[in-house]
Amino acid sequence: MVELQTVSEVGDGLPLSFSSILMLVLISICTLLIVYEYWFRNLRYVKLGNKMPGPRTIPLLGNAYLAIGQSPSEILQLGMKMYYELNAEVIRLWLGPKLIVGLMNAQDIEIILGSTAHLEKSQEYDLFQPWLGEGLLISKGEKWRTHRKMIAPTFHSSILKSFMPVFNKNANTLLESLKKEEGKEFDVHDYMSGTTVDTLLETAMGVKKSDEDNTGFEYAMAVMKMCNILHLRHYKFWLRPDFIFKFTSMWSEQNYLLNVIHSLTRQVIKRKKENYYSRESKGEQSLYKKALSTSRYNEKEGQIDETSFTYIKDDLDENEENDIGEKKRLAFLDYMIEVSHSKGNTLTDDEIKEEVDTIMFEGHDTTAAASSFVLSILGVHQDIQEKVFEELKEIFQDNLSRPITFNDTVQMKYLERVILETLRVYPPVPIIGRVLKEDVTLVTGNYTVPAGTTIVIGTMAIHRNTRYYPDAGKFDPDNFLPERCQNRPYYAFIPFSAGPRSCVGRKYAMLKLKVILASVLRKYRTISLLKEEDFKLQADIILKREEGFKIKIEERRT
Ligand code: HEM
Repeated sequence: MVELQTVSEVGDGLPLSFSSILMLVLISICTLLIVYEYWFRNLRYVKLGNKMPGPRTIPLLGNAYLAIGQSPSEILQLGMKMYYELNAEVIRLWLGPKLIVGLMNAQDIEIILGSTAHLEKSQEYDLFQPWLGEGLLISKGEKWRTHRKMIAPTFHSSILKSFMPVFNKNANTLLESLKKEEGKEFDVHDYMSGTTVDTLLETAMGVKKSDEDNTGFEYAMAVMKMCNILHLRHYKFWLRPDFIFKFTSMWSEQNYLLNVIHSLTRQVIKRKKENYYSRESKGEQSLYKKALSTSRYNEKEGQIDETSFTYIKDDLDENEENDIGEKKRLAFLDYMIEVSHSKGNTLTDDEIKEEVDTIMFEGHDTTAAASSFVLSILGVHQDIQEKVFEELKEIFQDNLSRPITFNDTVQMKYLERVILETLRVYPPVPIIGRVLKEDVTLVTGNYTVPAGTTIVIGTMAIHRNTRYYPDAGKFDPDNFLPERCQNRPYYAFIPFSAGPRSCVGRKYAMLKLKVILASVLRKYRTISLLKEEDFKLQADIILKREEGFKIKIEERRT
């Protein structure tokens, strides 16, 4: 009779049972794992990484097990808990064999963000590729450098000032649509998103929107859902490889959302190009040449003091590339299209689309979150909201509904401090990632972080570091009084990142935030039914409140 269990014979001809083979395989695997673990732990990269404090690791997975079964808000809580428990300004994590180092000290952050040697984004940004292509946020090397030089000046103060009428118009449209929510509890983020997209379209993109057009809201919702998918893939790391992701339902959802998003950007570029060709066929002077001969800003109140535009020390002003003098005064998309048609230029249609997608994303979701956080937090701190209102009354006197001028925004000093404090406690971009191309020695612990490491800069963690903000948990706009700012390292406040790869749109964002918030707050009082400690934060690509930005609004009777 044939013995079923016998599948092989070795050496002296002794038969091996199936269980023996299984045992042999298991022993071989264990031996291999032990050898691998021994080899891995003795790599220079790993030895250097393990010198830094961090949570307990397990073989193969490292700390990746911490993410299993966690929701986005739990991930954020876990990260902050780890930060407080380890009480360290440098924390290392192992995602399998991948070393991730989190920095919470301003001097260490300056070493990374302040240098031109560490400009490359971490691998996590690659997931944006199907959406943003190689736009400014994720591009590398020479492409990033030339595009940054081209794009940064299109957000110069002189151009931003010309956007004031559009900011005002869209703020009024927002007030109109908020009327139906008076007295009810509602999610203000929906409104902020739609308005922000529409404003971007009419300013940076320079396209007119018809009244019945609902593209802003539809686009904003698609972006929000796309961010949820990308974020899920960030921390559910097993979904990162495309060959696995393609087998999930999220793959078809992503394709649908990308179609909504890209349809809008394609439509915007098409309309701009038609405009360009129509001007050309009529023999009109190019916008670029026109801009050289005229000043775009023509506010009644006369000369503007350029220096008053700087709300805080700002490295955009220090970058030579932004110092465009009186030249090149064109808004973003006008300039990109003019450049693509000028002689010797190699800006392709695809490249324009990537940059439009990037500006539309970076420019809307961040600003919508920031304004929603301000309105929520002021709903909690009524005393601070009253001070904002007092300042607005002083500026607008007996006409609280007149259009806001650029000079008015310069006088909104207290509102500005409220916005900055909100960006400190609730930074819309909670994490910035870079990959090291060379070893770096940190100030903290004199640790050497090896090349290849992913650096994670937790803006929220540095903004809540008691070394820089002694009462870090307290919402206090006076943290941004000039004397307090002077006593703090520049890199301790980085909502817009900092250094050569910082946000190109920060001045746009601050100006737009002031106009939109002043418009809402001079008309309405906002009320939050939740206390600040009950806000559940959700670590997304952009920081959000898990329960939505729920507030009530009441019209002010003055
Ligand atoms: C409150 C509003 C905003 C916040 C908090 C913010 C924050 C940031 C941060 C932290 C970065 C660096 C991201 C990283 O390295 O991962 C960044 C980059 C960028 N932001 Fe903003 N941003 C805001 C508004 C805007 C606006 C309004 C625009 C354009 C209209 C814009 C355009 C960009 C672009 C193009 C980049 C990539 C720059 C580069 O890599 O060279 N942002 N932003």
